[in-house]
Amino acid sequence: MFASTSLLHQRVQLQAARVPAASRAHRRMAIVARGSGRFFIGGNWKCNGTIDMVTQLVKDLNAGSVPSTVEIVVSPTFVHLDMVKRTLRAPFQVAAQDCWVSKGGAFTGEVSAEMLHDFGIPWVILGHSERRSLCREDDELVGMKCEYALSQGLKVIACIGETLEQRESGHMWDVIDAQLQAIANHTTIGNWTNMVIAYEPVWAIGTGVVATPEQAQEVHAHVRAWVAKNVNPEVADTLRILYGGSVNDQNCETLANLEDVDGFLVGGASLKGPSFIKICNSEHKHS
Ligand SMILES: O=C[C@H](O)COP(=O)(O)O
Repeated sequence: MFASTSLLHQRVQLQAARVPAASRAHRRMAIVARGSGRFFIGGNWKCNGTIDMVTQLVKDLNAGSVPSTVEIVVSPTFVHLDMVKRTLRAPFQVAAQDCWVSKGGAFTGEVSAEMLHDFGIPWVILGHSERRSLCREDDELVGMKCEYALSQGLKVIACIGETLEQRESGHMWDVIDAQLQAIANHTTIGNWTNMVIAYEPVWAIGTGVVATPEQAQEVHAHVRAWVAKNVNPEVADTLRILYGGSVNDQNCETLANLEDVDGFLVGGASLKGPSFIKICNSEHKHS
């Protein structure tokens, strides 16, 4: 089900109007020209999985048919990461769900970016709202993590998003802008091609309440306009902005068709092979 429609935020419209946006088709051609998939699907398995369950999930994914134009990255727990990397076929890639903020050393329980790189793990999710809220990761720490992971050759899925309280109290844009600013402060212009931004409204994560197409498009357009204004217009044109929050095989096609939605970060539905494969095919139907 979709959440109730909100009014479009005037500031977003004004900002978006000021920045000449490339059309979706043009943007996607530019993304493909630089060698990336034009649409991006992430599967965040969170703290789930037994050996048997992960083995079956990998089997289901390997049996699925996915378009070559879509970049697909699944993110198992650290203990399952190497097993999944070794058994999952191309084009599926893998991501870690987090990493340490600097070079490894005396940091009990942590896994460093250089270790992930050494294991051939190409991607890492950083700043997920569960880490922000449960592990008290603030904007600055997330920015620093992005900087270090990128410096070690990892590609980053950087997560942003507001809570329901922040949205309803009118602080949503300040929250999102601060999250983006912290990431931008720690990222060189050249490194933005190694990063995707995942917009995940906290109130939509794991709740079954997905953002309406209007809500998702509104924030995605805002993020692109913010990056165009505060980072670089070319970076904004080819930045892949993912939506996350209760995406499933029923609502994915509507969301995939939105102008500024360049993919998804999927939680619960990524644990079901056939559903996830359907989501991987959601954009293809519109091309
Ligand atoms: O990283 C994924 C998001 O937290 C979304 O999770 P969900 O699809 O279970 O709502």
